Amino acid sequence: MKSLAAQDCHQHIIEIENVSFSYRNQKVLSDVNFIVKERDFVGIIGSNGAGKTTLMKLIVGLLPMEKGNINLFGQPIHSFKDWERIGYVPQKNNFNPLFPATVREVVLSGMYNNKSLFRRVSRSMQQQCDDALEVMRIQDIAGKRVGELSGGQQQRVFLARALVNHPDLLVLDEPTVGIDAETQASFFELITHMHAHHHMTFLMVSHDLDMIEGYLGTTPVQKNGNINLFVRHSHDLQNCAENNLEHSLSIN
Ligand SMILES: Nc1ncnc2c1ncn2[C@@H]1O[C@H](COP(=O)(O)OP(=O)(O)OP(=O)(O)O)[C@@H](O)[C@H]1O
Repeated sequence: MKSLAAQDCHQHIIEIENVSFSYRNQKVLSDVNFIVKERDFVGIIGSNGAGKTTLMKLIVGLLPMEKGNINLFGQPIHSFKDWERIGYVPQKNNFNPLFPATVREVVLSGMYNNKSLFRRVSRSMQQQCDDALEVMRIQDIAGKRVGELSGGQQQRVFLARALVNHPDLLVLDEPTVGIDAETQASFFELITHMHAHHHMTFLMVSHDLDMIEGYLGTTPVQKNGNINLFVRHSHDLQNCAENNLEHSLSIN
């Protein structure tokens, strides 16, 4: 049986300590601090140019650390290797309508890493891809070119790509920008449903204060410069004792 420490439902998934970042001479982030715990849903709201995307890019390793520390799943980011544990949906992916990749190819590309890049796509990878397509209800358009899809369908494709490795942490950067209100609402419903029913942690930048406040409450738990953090804690869904019991039942 796993030790209780390993089953603690309040494990720190992301630790941001005194993180600062500048582009050339422009300081964008200044001493940002916060912690995201296992199964938390953290919403980030901030004014344009506050540095939200920059912060997400630092967390997913797309920008080099300049000052401060980021730990992911308890490991310093510079030595972190388990990137498949993190799914990332970047801010609005604008596809040229002639972009040749199909939905299936884009979703499968979420599984490529240094090891698998030059290997054939295995049957289990195909199965994982099929599962992600099904979860996002886009199996019917698997053969279509992504450039031909609507904004809402494209966002589903990118979410499927982020989910294909069954990540423990999903980082979403304004996933609903540029799509209509109805699709935005159903997308948000899907995300919150996943939060309630799957063992995943969410970090989401959004411009939609109503949706964030509706799920995460009206009071930001923390302010870092112009970046406001709203949180629904894991223990609102499940306490540690229940979680440990569930784990011990499932891994015995
Ligand atoms: N690659 C870059 N090179 C130089 N400056 C950049 C770069 N990316 C972003 N910036 C600048 O850094 C600041 C923060 O940008 P960032 O995209 O992180 O903000 P944001 O909070 O996500 O904004 P928005 O809500 O408009 O998406 C902005 O002033 C932006 O112009």
